[in-house]
Amino acid sequence: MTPSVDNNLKQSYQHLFEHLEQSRQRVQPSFVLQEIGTVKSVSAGIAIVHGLPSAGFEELLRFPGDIYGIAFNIDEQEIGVIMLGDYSQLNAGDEVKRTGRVVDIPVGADLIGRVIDPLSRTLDGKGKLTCKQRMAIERPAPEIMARSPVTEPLQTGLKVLDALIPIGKGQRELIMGDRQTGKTSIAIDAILNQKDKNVLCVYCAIGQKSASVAKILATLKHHNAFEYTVVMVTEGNDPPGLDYIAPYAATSIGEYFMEQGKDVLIVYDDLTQHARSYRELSLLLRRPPGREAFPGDIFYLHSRLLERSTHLNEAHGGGSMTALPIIETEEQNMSAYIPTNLISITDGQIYLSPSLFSLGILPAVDVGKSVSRVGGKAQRSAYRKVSGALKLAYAQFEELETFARFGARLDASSLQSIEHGQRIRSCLKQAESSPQSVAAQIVILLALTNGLFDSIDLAAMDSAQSAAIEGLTSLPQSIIEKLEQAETIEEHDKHIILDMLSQTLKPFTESTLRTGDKAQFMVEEANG
Ligand SMILES: Nc1ncnc2c1ncn2[C@@H]1O[C@H](COP(=O)(O)OP(=O)(O)OP(=O)(O)O)[C@@H](O)[C@H]1O
Repeated sequence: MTPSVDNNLKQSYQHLFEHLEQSRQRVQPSFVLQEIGTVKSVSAGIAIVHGLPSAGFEELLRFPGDIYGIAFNIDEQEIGVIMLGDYSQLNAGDEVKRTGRVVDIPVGADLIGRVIDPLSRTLDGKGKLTCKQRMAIERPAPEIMARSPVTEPLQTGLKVLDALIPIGKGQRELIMGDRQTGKTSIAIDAILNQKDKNVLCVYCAIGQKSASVAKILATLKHHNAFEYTVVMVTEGNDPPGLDYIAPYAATSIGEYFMEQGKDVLIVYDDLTQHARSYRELSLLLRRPPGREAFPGDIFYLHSRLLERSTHLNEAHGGGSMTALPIIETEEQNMSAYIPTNLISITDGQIYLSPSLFSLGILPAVDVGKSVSRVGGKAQRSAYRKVSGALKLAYAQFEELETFARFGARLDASSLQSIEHGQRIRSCLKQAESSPQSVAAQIVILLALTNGLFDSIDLAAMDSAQSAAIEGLTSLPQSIIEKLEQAETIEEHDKHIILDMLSQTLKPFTESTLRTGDKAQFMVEEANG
């Protein structure tokens, strides 16, 4: 080997050694202590894990294949984990790691118009979420001193609710009824009515059939409600753990907007399914069952959820979150365990009657069994003026109607009450997905309480109402604006409105039968 080649080789070796020495100095080896648990068993929605002694309550644990679970039962020997993903691929002996965090969800304006699941996976095929901020799904409810009384109405667009069972912003109003009585439709109508009203909506479907969810999404899309709505979905075939976290995750999304001073409407559809999923998980985790096999903390499950909906005071931004939880009753049993719990947690209930539904009186709201405990204070004065008389007349009518079914001959004033009641019922009927503006509602209610519909045939009531609403456009703009605000209507304006209504309704007025005769005829007809 020549001396020059030898030198070159020497230099190369020197470079290599220097480089290795620099690299060695850069690397500072240290030990990272990591707890690794092992799966002991996996059953329906639950995994039992060994060997994570420091895991905290409700900590998120990671399983192979990026499947997550919540540490729910912590004891010295093992952890009971609620699975949030497809656990069918897991085996006994698989590794489980801690994440050091609880379940959280991305929040931000990007969520508006999106359909996601509680783990923030998008279901609408519109790509990933780009929200930067994340919020834990379980958060403490706002403190008492941060809250304000309910003072603003939340218009649902349904006459029967806005006039008789008003809901205020920040209120929790339960919607309850048997299967297929129109519970979801009421909540969806309330969402549709928030268009251009500066209210953000969150619709949370818990363990629902995919076909029902698809129908709801199509309705929201058709009415452009996605412009201001976030939808969270868990379907019937999702693990019960996902059902369990869904309403909490949806509430965190609502809370994000509420804390920014916005008004939010959140619908939980439905909490019966939520309670059932929680019961399933609790029984699998061998927690002691109580009444109807629900675990002891079932009341706390829903109270800690619904306490998060409130009206914040100005110092906290003045935002609000109005909750419409839905609950399914069985055989019209309002006093079952979960319904009574929710009745006591919420500020009122809208009860939907299957018998009204079968008679085609829709929305099938049973006014006698429904109540709004705080919404009355927030109701606009134009509604308040008519609602008292309306409620009384309707209650009298329902009583007399039952009486009349037995074939009793009634006196003229009772027949008059029945006639009037039938007109009230007809006016409170409303088709699905057709919320009405405040002005339209007030005009109808004014005509009703002033007896202008009483001489119109029941069969012509729908056309008469449409004509009355069309007649609105002939009123002076200043009156229309006042009607939209639903503030007190002065006598002078009231005369103008009633004049317009009398003119518009004249063609529908029927004079062939005297009022009393007509009612008696109808009662007899109903009796067959
Ligand atoms: N105001 C209405 N006018 C006409 N149809 C209505 C009205 N409200 C509800 N419906 C119809 O009644 C049916 C049941 O309504 P909906 O799905 O809202 O009931 P639900 O009580 O939520 O049912 P489920 O128990 O399955 O959750 C639907 O077919 C719906 O289209």
